Amino acid sequence: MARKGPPRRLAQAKLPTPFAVFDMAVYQTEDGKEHLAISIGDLGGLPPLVRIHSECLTGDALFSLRCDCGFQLEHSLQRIATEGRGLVLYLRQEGRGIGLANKIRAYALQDQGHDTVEANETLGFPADARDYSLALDMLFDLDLRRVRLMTNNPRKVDALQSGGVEVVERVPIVCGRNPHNETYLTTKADKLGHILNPLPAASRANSAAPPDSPGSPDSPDAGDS
Ligand SMILES: Nc1nc2c(ncn2[C@@H]2O[C@H](COP(=O)(O)OP(=O)(O)OP(=O)(O)O)[C@@H](O)[C@H]2O)c(=O)[nH]1
Ligand SMILES: [Zn+2]
Repeated sequence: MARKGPPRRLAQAKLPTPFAVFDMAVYQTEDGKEHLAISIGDLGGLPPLVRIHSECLTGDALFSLRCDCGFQLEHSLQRIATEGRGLVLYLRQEGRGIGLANKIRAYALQDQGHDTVEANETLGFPADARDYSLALDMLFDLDLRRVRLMTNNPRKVDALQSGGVEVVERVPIVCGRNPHNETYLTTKADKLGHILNPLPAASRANSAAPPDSPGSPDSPDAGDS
């Protein structure tokens, strides 16, 4: 992705939601894209809950059941509201970084039988074209160096840890499974390494995480569904 320089914080205001009143701040990158930091409470002190959410117009705004994005976004805001403290970074990396039109092209290929990874590759893209350096820049801007990351994706954990933000806990966010996204979720687990079936804490120590995942920051509590 062509992104130079750190993002600039442009504007901030309150964001009232059904769950709580959040603070939102807009960051702009040099490519002109606008990203959001949505937070509540004082983020200093103990590591807060953080969700790094990649834009999914169809799931986040249009109730699509093809994926789990909208459910995860709602769950994150709800859980952060319940804790009274935390942050959602809403990154404009639509379609795992390939953009909306290409994601819809990938959906069309999936309707013909390709899985989500094959569809990206058939279009000439990597399976996942996202770049988390932007998330790191935003976390640094917010003075956050230690977080409890809400994700099922070990690559996100790796990206933060190798960029200098410690993930003290990976909090599973397993929700929204339905007949329309069953195959998609299975592919994410099989080919992209997502951890979608948290085991009971006692038996999880050496299992669910794929070989390249850090494993240790897993949350002791299982994800909900
Ligand atoms: N290219 C492509 N992008 C997709 C597809 N389905 C969802 N997305 C995008 O995938 C991104 C979300 O990524 P996911 O793999 O669902 O989840 P994640 O962010 O890696 O991991 P979690 O933190 O566990 O949610 C969003 O940008 C969606 O627009 C698809 O079939 N093809
Ligand atoms: Zn989605």
